[in-house]
Amino acid sequence: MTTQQIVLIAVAIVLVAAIVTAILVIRSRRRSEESPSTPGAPREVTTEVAPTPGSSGAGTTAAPAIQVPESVDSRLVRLRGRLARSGALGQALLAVLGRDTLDEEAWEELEETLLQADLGLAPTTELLEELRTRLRVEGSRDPQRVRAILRELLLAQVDPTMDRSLSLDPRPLAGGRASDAGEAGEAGEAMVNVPATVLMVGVNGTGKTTTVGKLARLLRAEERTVLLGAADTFRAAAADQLATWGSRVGVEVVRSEREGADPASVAHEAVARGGAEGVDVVIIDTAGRLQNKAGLMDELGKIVRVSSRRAPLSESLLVLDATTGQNGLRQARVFSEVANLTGIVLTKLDGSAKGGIVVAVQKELGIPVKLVGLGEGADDLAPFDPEGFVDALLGDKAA
Ligand SMILES: Nc1nc2c(ncn2[C@@H]2O[C@H](COP(=O)(O)OP(=O)(O)OP(=O)(O)O)[C@@H](O)[C@H]2O)c(=O)[nH]1
Repeated sequence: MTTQQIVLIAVAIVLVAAIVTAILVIRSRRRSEESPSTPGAPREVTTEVAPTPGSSGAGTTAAPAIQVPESVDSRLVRLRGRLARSGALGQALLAVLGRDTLDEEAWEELEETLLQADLGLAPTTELLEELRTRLRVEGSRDPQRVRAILRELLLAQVDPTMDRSLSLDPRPLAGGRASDAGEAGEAGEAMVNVPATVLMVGVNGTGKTTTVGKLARLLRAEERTVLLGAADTFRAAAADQLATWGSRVGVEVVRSEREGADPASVAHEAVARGGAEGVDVVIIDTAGRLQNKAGLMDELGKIVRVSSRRAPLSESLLVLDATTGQNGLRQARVFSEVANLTGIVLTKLDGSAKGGIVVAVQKELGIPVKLVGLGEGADDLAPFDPEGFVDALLGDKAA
């Protein structure tokens, strides 16, 4: 055997040994990976996502449970109690009217009480004139009778004849067919409907986003399908806030990933997607804006135009904070010029002694209060009920 052959055999032996060793190492590694960990022994790999509060299983972020919103009837009964502070108005009026003599000083006191409750000067004067006449004609100061007259006059001011229903039926596409508006379908197909579209407008902090969330719940309680549009693109938190509201009742939100994006394009996208998905109602939240900022009001005008391109808006609701009093009226006037308002949502009426603003704002704009916010709770929004409201103003025990 030559030296060369001996070297070759040695190299071959080393190679075979190396290959066998490698195979043994790999096998033993695989076995140790495949073997289940001993019960009770610490695991090498922990779950990547920590369970979030409220989630059910370890390692997964559970979707929030879908809640069942409170029915309209039930919330009306529950929320009447929230108007209790408004009852101070009725009690103050009835206390003066219960005096033996009603001199000029007494009538001035009545006037002041009504003005302090934000009823407004013209409605106050009108109501007191009628009250004087009625008391003189009837010639009776029986407390039950006086209360009944006052109730009648206050109710007339609140105006129970106004249509306060929300217009939420699907709208026919303006002058065209599905294909005209880029909807799914071919030319010549039957007309399609556009979802009812509700726009929420108002100055900063009045409760627009909260009201959009509460309204979505109210509509879900009536088993309507809803899509939300986060056209408040200045504040990313507003879209997150909406997403939270929506997720609780299984409602999706159309939003822009870019802060400061064009809110009109978000509104357009929401209406288009609502149409394509066949939802019943699209609700669009807008950023709070001051009525004296021309640029922002122009931007609102564009949102209105874009949202009503396929069909006029079903509802354009001004969200007013009941506690801001007469100042709210000035805002209301300008918004009504830009946004073709169809109704008012009066928020924060819970605990407010300024219930007269309902009358003042309706007279100012000639449009009805349709919804009232009576607390920060998810179901603390109710359709406005004039009779229940006046009973609450008078401190009616049943209210
Ligand atoms: N007490 C009470 N608080 C309310 C009511 N509605 C809204 N709020 C509160 O008002 C505050 C402002 O509400 P938002 O919904 O953020 O107001 P917004 O109008 O969307 O605010 P911007 O987007 O900044 O203009 C929040 O703390 C709400 O909980 C209500 O009816 N009663």
